[in-house]
Amino acid sequence: MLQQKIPATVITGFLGAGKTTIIRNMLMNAGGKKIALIINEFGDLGVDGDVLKGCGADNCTEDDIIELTNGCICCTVADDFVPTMLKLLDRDVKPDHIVIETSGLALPQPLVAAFNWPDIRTRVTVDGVVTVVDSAAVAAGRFADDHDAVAAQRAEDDSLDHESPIEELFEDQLTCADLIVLNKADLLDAAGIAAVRAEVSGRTSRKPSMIEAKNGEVSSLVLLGIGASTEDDIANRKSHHELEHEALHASGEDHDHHHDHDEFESFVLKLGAIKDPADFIDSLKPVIEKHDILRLKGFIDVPGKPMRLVVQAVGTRIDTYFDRPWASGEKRETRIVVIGLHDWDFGAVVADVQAAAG
Ligand SMILES: Nc1nc2c(ncn2[C@@H]2O[C@H](COP(=O)(O)OP(=O)(O)OP(=O)(O)O)[C@@H](O)[C@H]2O)c(=O)[nH]1
Repeated sequence: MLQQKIPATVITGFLGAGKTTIIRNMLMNAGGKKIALIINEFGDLGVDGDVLKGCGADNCTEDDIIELTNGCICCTVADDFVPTMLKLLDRDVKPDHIVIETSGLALPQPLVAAFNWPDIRTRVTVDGVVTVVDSAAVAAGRFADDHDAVAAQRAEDDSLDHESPIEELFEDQLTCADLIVLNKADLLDAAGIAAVRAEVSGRTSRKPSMIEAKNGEVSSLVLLGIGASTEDDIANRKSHHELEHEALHASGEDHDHHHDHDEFESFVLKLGAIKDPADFIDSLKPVIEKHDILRLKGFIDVPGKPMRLVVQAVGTRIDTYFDRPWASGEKRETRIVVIGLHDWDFGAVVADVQAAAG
């Protein structure tokens, strides 16, 4: 009898778009489906996995959450993703559905292409690629604000055929989508959302369905069960890098530009206890602005509080909430991961974040 393929949903989208939030909501409303999660993060702090383990869904236990932290999943497909997937498929109790959260800097294309590997193709299919968009960031020009600077750079240097790395990645993630979720709709009015919808449509030649969401609330009926078999269509969803590679190949030119994440950098900072988190957050905002920090997240040790405080910054929008008590035997410490563009002044960023912590 032919084995039924297990559906896998790929959740992608730029840093801080709301991927983990959508998955957390989905786990609470998955209608009894047993879900296995593969989580990939840029920056080796494992915040997303920890947040999802903390949500305690019966249909997705700690055992069902697998973290891939050896860099972006698109670059470690052969070494990391494929073996992990095969191990998951060999388990005695198979999941009903697999959900993969890519890092915010990952290209989904190489990941989807891996579903055509012989050992995987016969056992799993990509149910759909869901690209989550931070609508407020789009409205604020986050993915277009380098236009003038890049045009000026290009005018000076003919060899520059790249858009800004953020813009290029944003478009690559949209190009791969079966469903685009315009998340954080709560932060915009109707006209703002309409403008975001138009901008996002204009950035992909494909026309996937697009829905709006607030606080990552998307019905699991919509999220799981798209039935796209995306791996069969991956040749029509090429990234900028793949298209460039093909163009250079066709013109007979050498091609030594590898896809990598050299444009982005992250570091983990361990800080002491923070007595006044509100003051820390206030002091952090100008630091984020000054250094154009793209994402900052982690856990804060607040003296006298039995719970740990989660901090989540996407640009200068910063959320904090207590998620769970510090476990007995767990070392109480403040640990945060900071992600930015590689040309930042690393020493100054570290010093300024430390100074904000007091
Ligand atoms: N206002 C608002 N905030 C949201 C929404 N969805 C997510 N957030 C917040 O945005 C921040 C980032 O959300 P995450 O779900 O961690 O984003 P992510 O895409 O998983 O982030 P990375 O994995 O770091 O790329 C958190 O502080 C969330 O609470 C939304 O719809 N509205």
